[in-house]
Amino acid sequence: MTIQTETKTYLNYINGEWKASDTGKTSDSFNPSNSQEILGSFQMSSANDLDEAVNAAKEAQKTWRKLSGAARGDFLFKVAAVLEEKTAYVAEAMTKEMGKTFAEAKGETARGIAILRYYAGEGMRPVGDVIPSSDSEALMFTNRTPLGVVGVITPWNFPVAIPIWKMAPALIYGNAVVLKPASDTAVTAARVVECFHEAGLPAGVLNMVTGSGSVIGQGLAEHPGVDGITFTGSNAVGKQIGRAALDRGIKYQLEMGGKNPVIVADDADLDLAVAATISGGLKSTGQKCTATSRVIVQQGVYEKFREKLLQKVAEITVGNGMEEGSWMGPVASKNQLENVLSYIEKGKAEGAELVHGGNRVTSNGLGDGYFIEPTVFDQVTAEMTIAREEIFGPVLALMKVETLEQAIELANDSEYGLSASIFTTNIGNMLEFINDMEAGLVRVNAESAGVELQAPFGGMKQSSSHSREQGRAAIEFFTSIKTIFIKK
Ligand SMILES: NC(=O)C1=CN([C@@H]2O[C@H](COP(=O)(O)OP(=O)(O)OC[C@H]3O[C@@H](n4cnc5c(N)ncnc54)[C@H](OP(=O)(O)O)[C@@H]3O)[C@@H](O)[C@H]2O)C=CC1
Ligand SMILES: O=C(O)CCC(=O)C(=O)O
Repeated sequence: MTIQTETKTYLNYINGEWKASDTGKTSDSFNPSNSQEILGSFQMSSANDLDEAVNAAKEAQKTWRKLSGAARGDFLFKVAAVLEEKTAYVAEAMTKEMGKTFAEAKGETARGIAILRYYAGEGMRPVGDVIPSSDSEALMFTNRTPLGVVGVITPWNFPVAIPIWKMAPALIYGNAVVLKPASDTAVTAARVVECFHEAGLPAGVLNMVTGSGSVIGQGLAEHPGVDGITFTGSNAVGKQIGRAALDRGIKYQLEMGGKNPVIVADDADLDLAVAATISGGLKSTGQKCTATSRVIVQQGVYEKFREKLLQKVAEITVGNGMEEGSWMGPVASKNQLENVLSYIEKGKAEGAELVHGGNRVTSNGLGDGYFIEPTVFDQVTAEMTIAREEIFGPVLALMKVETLEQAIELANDSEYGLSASIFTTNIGNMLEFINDMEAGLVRVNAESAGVELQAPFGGMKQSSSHSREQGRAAIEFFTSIKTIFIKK
């Protein structure tokens, strides 16, 4: 029996108003902890709805860009205050739509608030350089100009932090935004946008249109009124968006997958390495682009590390993220469930040794949810599918090496290069890893996930389009440099 805990139908947000789509069609948002439970429904929009949003953004941007950075920052401070008040309301939607535990969802919401405040402050920080001109009577300097209308396409795995870390810099630098959130977390996105509305953001500066990726997402990338597009999600879709943006000659930014390694050296603090492998690999049920996936361990500590890891993994409690005792929630959707289970089957078929988990969890009333046991494979080799493809689920692959050089070579043997960690107490090992690791984030004695909002974030190789998000790096994408020369 389907339980409707809330019957609210969430609307698009266009030109400062909540509007139903002209299609008249909606889709339901289901709880992955109990697929019989519907959290709400959202608009399945059309190209007309998108046109309306882009036109509103275009018009609003003309005035928005003329405000001072401080004035735009004031709006972001207000949004942060509203989101802070609504933390439980937003975090509850997140847990009920994509499954991460309520504690993690509240943590992510707090991160969203901190990001808003960081970029609010950015409105007051210096911009540009004065460059000596070869003409002694001239003044030459650079300034930054916004792109115009920015399309923001976001995934379901960080449904608050990712939209905010794209929208907040877009807005502070004077752009208007059209957001297309992931369908799996459209209700959470609507609750975030409510905060911008309540904070009194001028009409049209931020718009949200929900609906299918192929209609609204692709439509946004191809829309003649959109001047830049920022995306986080799968590689396949990212590449399509990149191609559409390139065809139109607009700026694009893609953050995509990872196959992130952790190296455990012979001299590592094993308890620390075990705790970080579990946190980095299994928090959020492994559904982070920065999640630890390959665990590369030097042979001298392999057995000991494996034993300690398995002991701790066995203590993990799987359950509904709204319940206190749950350490790990479900995966986000039926698609995710099927995908992760199929990778587990491939791991077994290709000869990896399943040493923990590997099954769907249906006991203790979890049968209607998409729960999977935390899973550990041993004897994983470089050519196996589970060592090469992004699984995006609670699966760790243990790989044994003799030397640190072999460990780094294996860690680099991936088409991805997002995040990588090493656990070692030897400064030489640390430096070798920092120098030779092909990843946008290299972390020493710390888990592979958990980026800091004030630092650049992005990957090498197939993990990104080689730009960086967050911190001051965001200005590079969301603005263009203008070089100004003034002669008296
Ligand atoms: N790097 C990361 O952080 C993430 C990686 N992934 C990886 O991708 C896999 C699939 O996840 P999934 O949610 O399907 O990721 P997608 O890349 O399909 O979705 C990400 C966003 O793109 C939209 N989208 C989908 N198709 C198109 C399209 N043709 N044109 C433009 N936008 C589109 C989606 O909308 P809609 O939701 O309506 O389909 C969503 O808003 C995961 O298993 C994981 O491996 C997924 C999410 C985040
Ligand atoms: O590790 C993090 O905090 C961020 C992860 C992320 O950006 C992602 O999964 O898309």
